[in-house]
Amino acid sequence: MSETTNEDIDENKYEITEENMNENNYKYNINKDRFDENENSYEYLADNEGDFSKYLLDRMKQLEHRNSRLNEQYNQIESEKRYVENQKLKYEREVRKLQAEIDRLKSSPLIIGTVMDVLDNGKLMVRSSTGPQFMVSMSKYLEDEEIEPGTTVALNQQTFAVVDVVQSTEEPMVSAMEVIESQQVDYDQIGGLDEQIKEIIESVEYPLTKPESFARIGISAPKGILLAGPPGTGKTLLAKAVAHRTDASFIRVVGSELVQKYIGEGAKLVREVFEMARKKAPSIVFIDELDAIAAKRLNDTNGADREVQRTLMQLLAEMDGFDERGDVRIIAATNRSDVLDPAILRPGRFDRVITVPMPDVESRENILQIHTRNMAVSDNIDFKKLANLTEGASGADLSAIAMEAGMLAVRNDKGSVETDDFLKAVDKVMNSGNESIEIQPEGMFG
Ligand SMILES: Nc1ncnc2c1ncn2[C@@H]1O[C@H](COP(=O)(O)OP(=O)(O)OP(=O)(O)O)[C@@H](O)[C@H]1O
Repeated sequence: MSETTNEDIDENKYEITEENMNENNYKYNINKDRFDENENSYEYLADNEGDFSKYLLDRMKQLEHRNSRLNEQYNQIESEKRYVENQKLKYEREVRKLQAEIDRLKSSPLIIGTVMDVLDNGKLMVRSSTGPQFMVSMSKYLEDEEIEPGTTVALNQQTFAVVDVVQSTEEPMVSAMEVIESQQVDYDQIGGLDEQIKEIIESVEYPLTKPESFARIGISAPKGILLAGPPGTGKTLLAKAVAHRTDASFIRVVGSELVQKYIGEGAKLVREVFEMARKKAPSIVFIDELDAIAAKRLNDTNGADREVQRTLMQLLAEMDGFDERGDVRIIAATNRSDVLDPAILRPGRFDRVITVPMPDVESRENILQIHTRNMAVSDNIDFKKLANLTEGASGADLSAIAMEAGMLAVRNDKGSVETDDFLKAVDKVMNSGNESIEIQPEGMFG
């Protein structure tokens, strides 16, 4: 602030010099013989007091004005300072974040593995996603309770020590099997499959919950249950619900993943799935897309077919060596029961086939009601008529319709889901992929 401001220039005119006093029209009387070098002014004489007080008042006003201007400037600079300090903190944070990101990118990748066993000496047996099994130690920053057979973990590339736990996801992206300790699905969340539920209770639930009854009567429960039916009809739901009822661990593997994603590993994975099932018993092994590993054998077998066959042989071997009265149950699902190798359906293997059909009109109504149970739905929705409009829809489609109708209501900020939301949702889901056919609400709903 070394520049001369207007204020400074103005201020000069108040210095008590002859020139200034003249210019400001003050009457003055000064002793021209007494010039004070320090004050840069002549001594003034007492008879000019009136004018001089006026001059002082002006001068005071001027200084007050200047003072308030300087105060304003001070406040402004203070707030600029605070802003700059904030900016500095923000950029420092940003730098730290980028530094951490650089460190992360520079660090070597971790290997994904699955814990096979927790040993008494505190070490772990893990199978890395690249194949081999290792006995390793784990980071002391991990809680013991987090680690158990089946947990997906991240391994250090050099030492293979367990450094992190990978949270399991609904669809297994990093592990071949999905292990869920306790299921939340119950039979009342399954619409229109009463007969199938009854069968599954008899063939899977009772052998797990009342094994003594089977022993007393001297019969053995079916070893494997095959749920056959079109996609999205509730096969997985049935398996999950029975796992919930029996408090069994639910171990899910997907046939196509066994042979496509883990090439060369299929047979070994099957062995490990059953190993895990025994360890976690009571448990239910659910093999989805069984047809991917158990289709009829073709004559000319290429490498991929041989891989599928090895996987299937291992599955059959596991089933054959299985105790029927044990507390591990196997449920498989397929959309293509017509292509299955008959060997898989022989007694002692998947010898009980439960057909899961597409829902009829009554079931569709039931399923829609189940999926809207926890939604705020307007009172006048006619589910029967909605069921009539959804001929050919699977349970998964009906669930999508309920979800879509809910989304529409949210999008339009409504208090509850109304008939027109359902109609639009039906239209969208039923015609997805086709040209949209407008469904007229008139006459459909009263
Ligand atoms: N009968 C049903 N009752 C209630 N909901 C159902 C029913 N069938 C399917 N659904 C809904 O559709 C979703 C998918 O169903 P599910 O995974 O059980 O089908 P799936 O028969 O196993 O299909 P896929 O053969 O494609 O694996 C379920 O999560 C559920 O929301």
